[in-house]
Amino acid sequence: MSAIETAGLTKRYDGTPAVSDLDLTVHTGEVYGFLGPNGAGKSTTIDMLMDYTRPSAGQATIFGQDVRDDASAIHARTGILPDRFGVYGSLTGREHLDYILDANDATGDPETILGRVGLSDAIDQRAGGYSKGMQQRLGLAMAIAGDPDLLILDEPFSGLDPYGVRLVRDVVAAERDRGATVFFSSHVLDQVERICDRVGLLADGELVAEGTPAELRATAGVESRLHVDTDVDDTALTAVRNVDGVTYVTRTDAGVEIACGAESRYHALNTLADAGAPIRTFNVDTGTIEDAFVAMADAQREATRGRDDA
Ligand SMILES: Nc1ncnc2c1ncn2[C@@H]1O[C@H](COP(=O)(O)OP(=O)(O)OP(=O)(O)O)[C@@H](O)[C@H]1O
Repeated sequence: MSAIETAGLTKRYDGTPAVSDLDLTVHTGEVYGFLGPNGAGKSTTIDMLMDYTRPSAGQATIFGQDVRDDASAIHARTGILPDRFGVYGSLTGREHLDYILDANDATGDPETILGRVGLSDAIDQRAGGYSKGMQQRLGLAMAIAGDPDLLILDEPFSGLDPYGVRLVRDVVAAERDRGATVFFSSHVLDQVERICDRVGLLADGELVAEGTPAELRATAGVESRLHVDTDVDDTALTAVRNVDGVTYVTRTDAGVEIACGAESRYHALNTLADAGAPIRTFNVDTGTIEDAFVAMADAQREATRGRDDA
């Protein structure tokens, strides 16, 4: 059974679509990154999944249960870090954990849970005095309290320094290893690439691509660059330019840079060697998911503009 399934999920505000006809499947046990630029509709989707707002059309299920009809049963299995998470300023970190464990009728040790998000030293301080990053980490601690089956995290990396980012990443990995499903929204692409099994890219309320980070790079036509430490003459340069799948070749200080897909890489290297270029070392610079993200979001904006103009 899927952890999350949506069919035609749509939300319109005053007739303007915030989320359009969203068909999404998140498999049980995976880490799914829900990406999109500002205003793409990520929080609106999460709000519909959590029944904080009602869809204009379509439906969604979590672990097979309808998000509207079975909201409380779903909430009992789900840890949520909401958008704009706010602390109770007068309560300590420990008291936040006591509260959430009690509210969810769950068991857990506040000290252990807060230790996982790096808040051991601040456990008995009032959360109103926490920095923004500490408050965010407290929100994450509340989400994981009680070992929920599903974590829904809205922008878990926002406001975090590199130390906080690392902690969140480690927590997400540990939760997945425990068997939880993790669904999180983000535009911190570097993190997404590192921890997601699959990624969905939302732009203007529409899911424009879905797949593993590698698949997304390929779909967007993001090429890898092959940097070869060698000596090339014009013959070798011409030979490698003629290799199928090679789109661009240029000389560099160390030798040559070649743009091509993964499937052409070894053919390009062999061609250089056959043309007498000594291959001393080489490295591959794969296009980032950020490149894919920007390319697809731009394409979607163009498509939306085209529809609006028509
Ligand atoms: N309550 C509301 N009333 C009217 N419009 C809304 C409301 N909530 C969201 N929207 C609009 O819906 C669209 C999607 O917003 P949403 O907050 O879901 O995007 P997001 O992807 O989460 O963005 P961000 O990354 O900036 O948080 C935006 O155009 C936003 O202005």
